[in-house]
Amino acid sequence: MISIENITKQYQGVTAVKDLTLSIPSGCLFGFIGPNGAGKTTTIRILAGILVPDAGTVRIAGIDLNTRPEKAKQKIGFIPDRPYLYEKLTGNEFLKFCADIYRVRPKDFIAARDRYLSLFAMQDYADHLIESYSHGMKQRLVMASALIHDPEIIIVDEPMVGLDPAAIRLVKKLFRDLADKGKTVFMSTHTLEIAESICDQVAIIHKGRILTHGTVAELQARAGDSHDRLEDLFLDLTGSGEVP
Ligand SMILES: Nc1ncnc2c1ncn2[C@@H]1O[C@H](COP(=O)(O)OP(=O)(O)OP(=O)(O)O)[C@@H](O)[C@H]1O
Repeated sequence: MISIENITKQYQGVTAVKDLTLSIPSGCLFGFIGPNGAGKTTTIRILAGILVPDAGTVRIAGIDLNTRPEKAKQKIGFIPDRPYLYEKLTGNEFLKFCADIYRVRPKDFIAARDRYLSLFAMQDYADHLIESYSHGMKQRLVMASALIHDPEIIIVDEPMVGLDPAAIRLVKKLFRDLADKGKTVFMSTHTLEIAESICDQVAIIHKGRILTHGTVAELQARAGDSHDRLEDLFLDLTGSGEVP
């Protein structure tokens, strides 16, 4: 479970996130959507413990991220939009490095590594240097590394960017399966069709504030007959569909 209470973040006078409150239960695949500059990455970086909010509290599985950051981060698997990889390591070495940070036991590491290398069809490349990987392979390695310690909470920023259709299908199924196993998945996305097809709950953020939050069906019902697709509702609420 993720509990966000009244978080606010400013950058040099620009308010990126304003008094944001959300509660995401265990077993929920949560879609966080909003136009460019809405505050999605800022929120995600706060949830991952990379940015400290100016005000407000984040609890990860009941643990205060501010007062007990190490304990809270142990429960998080973070997949950033622009990951940093050590290109001179092999895929295997990078996974081991990440597992060691989280103090994963050797037996558990081998089982998780083999599971994710197989799931992401990377066995043949595991001993190659990361610098030789394609963009999609790097993305898949980052996902494997974020899941290697079997986190309770998965925080993902724009996971589908740059993936081919087969990989997108795989990742959609992976996140759905993780939520079905009781994990909490917090995912930002620009792809409304993905939010619509796999998310249990969706929130739309605009100018740092939550405009609406609920299941896709609830949002559509609230918005009335003309909004039979999430895209219509999104464009209407954020004003992005207006033709100047
Ligand atoms: N490091 C920073 N310094 C100054 N302003 C920033 C910084 N990071 C973000 N901002 C500003 O904060 C606001 C929210 O940005 P953020 O990156 O959180 O939005 P986003 O919803 O993730 O956008 P996108 O979909 O374009 O990635 C924007 O106005 C952005 O210009």
